[in-house]
Amino acid sequence: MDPLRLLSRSTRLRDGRQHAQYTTPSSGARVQAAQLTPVGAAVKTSKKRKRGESIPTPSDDQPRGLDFFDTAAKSNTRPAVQLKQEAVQDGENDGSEQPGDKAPLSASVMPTMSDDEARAALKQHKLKVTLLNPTSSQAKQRRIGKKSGSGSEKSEKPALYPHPLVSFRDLRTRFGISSRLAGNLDEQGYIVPTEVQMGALPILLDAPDQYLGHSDLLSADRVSVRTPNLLTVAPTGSGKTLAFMIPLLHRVQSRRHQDRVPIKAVSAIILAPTKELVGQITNEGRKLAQGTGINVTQLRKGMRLSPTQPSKSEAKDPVQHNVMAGEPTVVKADVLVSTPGRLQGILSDERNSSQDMLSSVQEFVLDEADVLLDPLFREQTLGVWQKLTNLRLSVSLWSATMGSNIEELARRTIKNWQEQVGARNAEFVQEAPFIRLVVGLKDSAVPNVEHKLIYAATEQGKLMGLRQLLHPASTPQSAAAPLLPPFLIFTQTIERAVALHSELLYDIPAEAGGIGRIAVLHADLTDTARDSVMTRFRQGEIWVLITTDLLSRGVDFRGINAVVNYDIPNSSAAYVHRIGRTGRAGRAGGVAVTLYSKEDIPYLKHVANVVAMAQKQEGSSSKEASVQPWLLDALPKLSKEKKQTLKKRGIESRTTRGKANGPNAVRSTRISSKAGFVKQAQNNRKGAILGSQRRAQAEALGDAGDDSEFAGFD
Ligand SMILES: Nc1ncnc2c1ncn2[C@@H]1O[C@H](COP(=O)(O)OP(=O)(O)OP(=O)(O)O)[C@@H](O)[C@H]1O
Repeated sequence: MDPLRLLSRSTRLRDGRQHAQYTTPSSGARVQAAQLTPVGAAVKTSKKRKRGESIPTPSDDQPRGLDFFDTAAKSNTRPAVQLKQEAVQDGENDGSEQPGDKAPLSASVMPTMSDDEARAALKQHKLKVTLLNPTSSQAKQRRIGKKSGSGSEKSEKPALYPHPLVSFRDLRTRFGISSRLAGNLDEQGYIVPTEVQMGALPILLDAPDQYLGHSDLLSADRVSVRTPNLLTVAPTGSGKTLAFMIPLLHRVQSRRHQDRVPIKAVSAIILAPTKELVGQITNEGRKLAQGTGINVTQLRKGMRLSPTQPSKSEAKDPVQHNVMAGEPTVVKADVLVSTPGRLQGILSDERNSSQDMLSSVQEFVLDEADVLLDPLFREQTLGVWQKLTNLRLSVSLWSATMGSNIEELARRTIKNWQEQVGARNAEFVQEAPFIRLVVGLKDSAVPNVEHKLIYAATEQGKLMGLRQLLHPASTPQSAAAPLLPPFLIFTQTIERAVALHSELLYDIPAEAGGIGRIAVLHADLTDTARDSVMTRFRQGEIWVLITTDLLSRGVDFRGINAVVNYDIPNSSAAYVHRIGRTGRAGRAGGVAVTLYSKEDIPYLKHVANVVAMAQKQEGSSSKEASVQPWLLDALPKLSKEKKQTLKKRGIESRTTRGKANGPNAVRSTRISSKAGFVKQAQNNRKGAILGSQRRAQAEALGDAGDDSEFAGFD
């Protein structure tokens, strides 16, 4: 098997080989993912199930690794979800029916689940659903229901129990998604929903009274036609993209059919923090939307939303604009995917006309929402949000980590938005439910990754440690046992990524592909160069990719075997996301190595805490654990201010500002394996050459007289 083929996101899951790779996090398989021998037959066969054969429950049918917590495997019991109905036959359809039409009952029988079973299923899969904006009467009812003394803010937020989705086939029967959309899902090889999909899809697709199900929550003011706003926190690689993409496409398609006129305006917007992630989401959307007529577009440089008015810069200098950039492309998109900066830039440029273009937007998705609402992107994200004026707008926020401050900011923004839009419109704007879905343990690392913290003492030691990881000659028993490519290496800054790249450039022997196997990706590269590196990495040409936090979020390379933190991440959330590039979709065998030097020790605790938590979740014995309790106790606790500075700037001595503070910092943070005296000799030689060039130049100009100004030593 060529493990590198798995890198391609477009690799189909259908042939079952990927499914065979999903092993349980609790299986204890501590081999590199690429070493796993695929076992078992394809999960999906083209054979139709016979009438009378029972529909498989998630535990029968589900590739094990998709259960990120795998409680079923641990307890060896059948899950509580027992579907009561008979087989659901594939509703073969010519695509003539409309989205929203349920599949005919003769062809498929809707599986049902009692409320108790739904609760048990949610519990089993560690899905916690909470209503974040209960009406005052609901909150009061909850308080009365609680014992006195427990009436804290938290307990006022009622838990909800939507009926989870146990098979993608139910999407047709239960929610009436179009046969084309269902067919595309099937074509991609998606059969069993992951936990986040199980929980989020019913919330976003069901009628609100279904998930606000129990009577104490169903009051007249809550029964709303509006889709809820949803905040989802689910592990990295757990399939959040599909969880927001399916309902989004379904609703866009339904609206198109209902209106019976082709909508030329944008219908939904997805924001993500990096160009790479935007490209990936667009790609996923397009694959799912194939044949539905829905246009999913990535917003690029030189595009504009409105066809009429010229932008400010064009109006100023139309001739130059046309010569330099040609006519800007007018976006014809139903679903627009963009970074907040790019969209906000266009919106402020086309101030008047863009307003109309966005008036039909009813879905606003923030992927990696905690970053999008972080000060770095906040202004741009909120700027876009404020431009959306459709009364039926529903917002969904997704990430593997979500601070309580971000949740609060989202809650306030939604409330303010509703008030503002309500004030502008004579029509009554009904407050939509704001629901939080948490999958598993909030803000924790995926449990199926092996974590290693390796002490390397100095910068030189780190480089040596990394070389040990690169070269198969090192002893497999050591902590720094070699890693199987492909893998990612994260550094704190672009400068350090570039330096590390040039240091390692010749480390891969020519017979193995040489310098072409190692590459660097950062924000200072051109868009074309970034695209090219991404493609080559996905195709398996590049084995080792050195990068900054640019790639730490959302990007899905399917076969990554390891992640190396050459520099310690700035926060525990950054650690969770970086190492989440491996162990995706429940894949076992991923390794996360963090190299730390003396300088990193004061900042290690946040990483050690996440690792300790992941190990606890996974149930490692203290002998196996890479973070021992004594280490946790010994590491210094970071003050709040230091935490904030670290989050903002990273370790100061590695930044340009830190280096300006003194030559010592420069020396101790330089990424180079050359000895000091070699570097000095090289510098002297460089200086001498430069000096002689200058002298020669001055002589040639004939102005090398004694009265020339002193220009300092070379
Ligand atoms: N139901 C499913 N069955 C099998 N594979 C799935 C399923 N859903 C998603 N995947 C696969 O899981 C991988 C991770 O999905 P995705 O990128 O959506 O994760 P994510 O939760 O957004 O991760 P991150 O938090 O890192 O952004 C993808 O390769 C995707 O194809």
